[in-house]
Amino acid sequence: MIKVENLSAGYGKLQILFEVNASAEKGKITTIVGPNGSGKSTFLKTLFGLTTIYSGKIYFKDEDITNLPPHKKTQRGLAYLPQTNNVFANLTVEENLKIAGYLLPKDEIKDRIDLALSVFPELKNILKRKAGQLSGGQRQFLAMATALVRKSEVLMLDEPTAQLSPKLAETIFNKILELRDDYGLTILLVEQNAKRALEISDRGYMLVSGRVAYEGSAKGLLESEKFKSYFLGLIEE
Ligand SMILES: Nc1ncnc2c1ncn2[C@@H]1O[C@H](COP(=O)(O)OP(=O)(O)OP(=O)(O)O)[C@@H](O)[C@H]1O
Repeated sequence: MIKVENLSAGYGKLQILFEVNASAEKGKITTIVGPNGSGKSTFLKTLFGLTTIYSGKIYFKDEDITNLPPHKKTQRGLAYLPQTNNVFANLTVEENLKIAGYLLPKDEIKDRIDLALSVFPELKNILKRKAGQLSGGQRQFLAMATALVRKSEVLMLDEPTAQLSPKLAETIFNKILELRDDYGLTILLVEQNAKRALEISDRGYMLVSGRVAYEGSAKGLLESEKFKSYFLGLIEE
């Protein structure tokens, strides 16, 4: 679904990613773990077109999308959900959902919103509330719901459980599983909560200093010496 070849990218002249090769299969959860500052968020931003790409290619469904701007990637079905600013704070929950559907035929928007609300029933009672007033968990639900309304095929989630209680984090992980299993979404996940994220994932990558240090099944990564060292804080950037 997404394939990255020899990707080198960064911010202006500051190179962060070095010759990264990676892929995300359709309908699977691919998780990227690694120490702070290793380039995980930069990787997602690069896929979405928010960094400087020096060399390498990004393919989506076998098409070269390396140089497409973010709005074109959105139109093609990629959704990037950053940790913050992932919804329009000044608009209500309902308005956020409607705007997400603006490219769809009118009669389809309502169906998509109904579907999104069936996956995120937590939003039903707060449709008139401004998104800026939502709790962290509610905002995350809304961001994921807008991707569902938009019919995104790929969800790139940057630390969706950051600053949430363990119970809410678990709810988010279950929603991610539901989006994969019931809606066939392809998920790319960056998580601090590495162990739990890999437990629900199909494939895993470890980035260290902007390079792929491990690639394999999520289970394989969980059981690897590299992961154990990382988990114990032995691998630093
Ligand atoms: N907008 C930016 N401009 C310049 N440098 C940046 C920018 N954003 C991030 N960086 C730098 O890029 C490097 C990688 O950051 P990134 O956020 O991708 O790492 P990460 O693995 O996601 O880390 P964390 O787990 O702490 O979120 C860091 O050294 C960071 O300071």
